[in-house]
Amino acid sequence: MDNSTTQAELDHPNAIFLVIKHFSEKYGTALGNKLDIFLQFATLPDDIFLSDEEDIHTASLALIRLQKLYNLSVSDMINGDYLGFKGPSLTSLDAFEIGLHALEDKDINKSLEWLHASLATQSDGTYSQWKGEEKLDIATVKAIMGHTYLYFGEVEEAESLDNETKTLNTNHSLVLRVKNALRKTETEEDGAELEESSIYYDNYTKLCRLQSQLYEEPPNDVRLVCRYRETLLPYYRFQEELLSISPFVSLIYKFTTDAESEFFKTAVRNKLVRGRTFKGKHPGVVSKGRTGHIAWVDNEDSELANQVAEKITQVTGLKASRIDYSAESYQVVNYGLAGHYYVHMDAKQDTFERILTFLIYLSDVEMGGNTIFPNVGISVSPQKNMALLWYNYNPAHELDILTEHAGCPVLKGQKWILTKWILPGKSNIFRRRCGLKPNLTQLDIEDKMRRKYRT
Ligand SMILES: O=C(O)CCC(=O)C(=O)O
Ligand SMILES: [Fe+2]
Repeated sequence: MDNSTTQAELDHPNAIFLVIKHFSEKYGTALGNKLDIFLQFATLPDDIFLSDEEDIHTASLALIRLQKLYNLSVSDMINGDYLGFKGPSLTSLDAFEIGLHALEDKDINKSLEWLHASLATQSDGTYSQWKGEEKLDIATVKAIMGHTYLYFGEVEEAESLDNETKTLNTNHSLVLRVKNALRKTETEEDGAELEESSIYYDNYTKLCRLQSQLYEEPPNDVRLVCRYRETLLPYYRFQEELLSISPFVSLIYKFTTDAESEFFKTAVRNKLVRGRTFKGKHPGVVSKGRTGHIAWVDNEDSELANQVAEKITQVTGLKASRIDYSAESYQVVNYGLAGHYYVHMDAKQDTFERILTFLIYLSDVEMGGNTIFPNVGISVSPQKNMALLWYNYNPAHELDILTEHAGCPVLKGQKWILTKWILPGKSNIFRRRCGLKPNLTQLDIEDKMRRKYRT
């Protein structure tokens, strides 16, 4: 890749895949700081961040995630056409490699699609050298496909490939690798992606594909309006879009300034590590269901960080500091190639912890990357400096399972978010009114509190 490559091209999923592939071939999967050195020479936009932990396996699976979610055809992807977002094309060897990684991930359908496409796009009957190992040829690719069909119980398909090649028993190292991968049993994983056959998957993909639309259907509740949200200070107010009454979900436009948003991205540049999901007492695991890179920032780290926490307090009436346990530190997340966070809840059933999620978008995302609430039919397209907030519990302190949400895979551009989780702490529990009547919503409580501010 030379310096004349345009920024748009470097932003493209294929370009990112090719950079990662290039570096994992040269330096193995532990890239160390080699990628950083490369990036100093390449004219990458400031916002693009490639992690040194990203490897060819995750990059291959990332492309497949985009393929499934946005319903892309393999041939369009090979030609570098992602819903009209054009970039570098892939070779038949790249397609083979993606198919191989899909196979190791037990994604048999997608694997066969890529392996077939690989065969269809190679022209002269030979593949180039396979990473210094044995030579890769058409017969080996067909043998791999044959074993895959056999695993799948498609004996006829396997036999027809074998009749063509008589190579099903080849000892090529890649065939052995595939046989091994197919033999391995699945390990259970927290936050794993849903089965594509699941009834929830359709709803998920539909919401993720919505571009810059807030609702699946126009709201029929007259309370869902755009309004001014008053704060603890007189005349200090924000434009707020109410997206759902119960659970309470709303958007606040222009919540942060550019300087505030940029501060958080710069502050974490050398601190980002691969996000993990936690299950019970087990240590965090790197999960396919969550692929962002995260870092933490404290209010005390900078005047700007403190200022934003103050604003959160102004808007919510709740304290937002780690010192008095009224909030967690800020979490900054950068989603890389096809980065996403699969459907989950921020709070738990048996404890009363993250009362409110206050999420701030630190970047626009050109395509994909929506935050969606599958149970409520909300899909929010990220907009720099905009905040999205919701209460995870109802006023009776019961976990609201309708707050399940997800961050959709990013198709174009970089997605940065900043999250402040508000906790009961020592004082928030008393700041927030309970409301004496049953069936009150968080909106009712908010309105009660706001009336109090005015008096
Ligand atoms: O990235 C998003 O849009 C959602 C992130 C999220 O749900 C989380 O970090 O808990
Ligand atoms: Fe979340």
